Amino acid sequence: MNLAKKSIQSLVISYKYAWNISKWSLMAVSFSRVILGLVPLLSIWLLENLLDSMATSLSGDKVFYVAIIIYLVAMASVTFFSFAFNKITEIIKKILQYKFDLDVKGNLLTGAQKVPYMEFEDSVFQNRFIRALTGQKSMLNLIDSSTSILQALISLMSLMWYLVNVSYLFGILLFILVIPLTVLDITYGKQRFNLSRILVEKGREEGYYESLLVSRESLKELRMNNLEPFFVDKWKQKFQENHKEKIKQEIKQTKWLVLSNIILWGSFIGSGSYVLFLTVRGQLTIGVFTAVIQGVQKLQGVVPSLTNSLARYFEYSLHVQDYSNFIPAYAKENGTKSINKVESIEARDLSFQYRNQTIPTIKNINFRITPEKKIAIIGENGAGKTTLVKCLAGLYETTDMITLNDSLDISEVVQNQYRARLSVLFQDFNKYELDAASNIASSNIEQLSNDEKIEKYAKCTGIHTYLNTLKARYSTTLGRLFKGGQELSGGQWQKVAISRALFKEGDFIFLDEPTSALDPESEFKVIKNLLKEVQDKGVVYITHRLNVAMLADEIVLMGEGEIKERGTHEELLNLKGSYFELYNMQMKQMTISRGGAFIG
Ligand SMILES: Nc1ncnc2c1ncn2[C@@H]1O[C@H](COP(=O)(O)OP(=O)(O)OP(=O)(O)O)[C@@H](O)[C@H]1O
Repeated sequence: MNLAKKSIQSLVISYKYAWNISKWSLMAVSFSRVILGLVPLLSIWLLENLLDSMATSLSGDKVFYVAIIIYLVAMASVTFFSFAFNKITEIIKKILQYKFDLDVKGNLLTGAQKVPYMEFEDSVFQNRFIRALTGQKSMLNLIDSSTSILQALISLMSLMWYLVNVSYLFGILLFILVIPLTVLDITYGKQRFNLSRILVEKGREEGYYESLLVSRESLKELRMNNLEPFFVDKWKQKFQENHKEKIKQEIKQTKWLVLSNIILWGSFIGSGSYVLFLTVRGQLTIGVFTAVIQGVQKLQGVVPSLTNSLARYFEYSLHVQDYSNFIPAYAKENGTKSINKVESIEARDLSFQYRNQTIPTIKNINFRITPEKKIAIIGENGAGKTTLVKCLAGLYETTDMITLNDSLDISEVVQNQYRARLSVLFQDFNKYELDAASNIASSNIEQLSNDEKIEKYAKCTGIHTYLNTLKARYSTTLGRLFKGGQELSGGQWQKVAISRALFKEGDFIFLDEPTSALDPESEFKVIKNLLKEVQDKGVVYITHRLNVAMLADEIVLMGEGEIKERGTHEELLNLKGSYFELYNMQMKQMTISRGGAFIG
């Protein structure tokens, strides 16, 4: 599709949006632009009449006081009203901008909920997302540039009408001015757009280094390893790369702008000499002479403003395309089949490969979970345990490989409903800088004020005892970001997160290394309590500690993306395979570290 067609499409999208958001603001901006477009003609016409009245008064016996005063007042009024119109337009634009940001950005963020989670792990998607967020601003900019074009066109046409009435040669002048400037500005507009696309990625890298240097989570490790200078250098390098490109382009653009201004300068000298010649020959009055000089001067401002607005118009229309294509390109249709209770989840020959990987991360997984069944997944780092849980939780695309309730394919069901029936705790769970009660209840916000239930699950993980000692108990803000916040230890945060997963009371519970930060005794107690508490639910938990895995009905040992061994603790020991070796190794370590005691 060519640029002009694309730009019209973008313009229609933007105007429709603006019309729905605030039609009065849109009409007010357009109206004031039309009025402002007529100001240059009105000014030079008033000037011509003022000077001619003066000249007639000076050369004759009668002084036209009334006419002179009217023209003077009218000129001052034009200046005042154009100032007022400009200011009012600016305010209306600010109001529109606020409404746009709220509505359009809100729609983008809401639309992003339809984008599969998998896309958010992709850097190409991340770049496009950021570009779409800036594209959202471009909608109003596009409207602004289109109304500026309207204003400049009205000024240009009306001034030209006046000048061509004086001499048709001014028509040729216009042609010489407008064509090269328009081509130059549009070319640079396109280049600016392309550069902005490239800079988004570099900007993200720059932002990443900056965030490492300012976030308290990352700073402590940086400081301990004296890494701050290293990352400051990396940030500087990206910052410079980013800004050098921008400056290079500015310089290139300025060179052409200087050239175009030389053309403008030449045109002014040429037309000035020409009207002087006509005036000396008595063909023009002093009023017309001055008005023409003023008119050409105004034209010199109007032409670049028109060509610049045209270039911006095309540039913004490309950004709007980026924005408006973004959600449709990534959004996925939700399933339509209702699921109000999950009774079984079954993986059949489940394989999954990340986009940037060359081989599947998990393969040929056959796995069935039903309520009441407790499964522990163990295995070396990178074996694919987390990936398996994410697939079962519906975060990755696994059409035809996972069946729910023995009859529904996972892709067919309404995703929100499925997710609502699962309680999931990830390794990198969120630590909300909210009060303790909200931290626990945020898995089911409808029950945010169910204090009894909050306390029940806090007791289950043992965090209740600690929260009870705090001054404001469950109302204490956790974390250190806000004033009065109470920071927790890693293990305490984990207990809060487990309480949150339990609070949801989903049909199935997935826990990815839920107790990795707890001391062995607490870990054993928490998992034992948890399994007792959720006897009627299906539970899958990932762990590296075998005494905790042993609490499950079935232990699944994963390696290289596959299930290597599975069964009860005794069955696996009898196999005398990898589990047997792992068990003996951990037993030996525990015996040494705990003087022979084994918790369990
Ligand atoms: N988002 C991702 N994109 C690409 N590859 C990924 C992604 N997440 C994980 N992987 C890769 O998939 C493999 C399995 O990772 P996974 O997190 O499932 O392992 P795990 O068994 O849970 O490991 P651990 O015990 O260390 O948590 C790893 O090689 C990892 O690099």
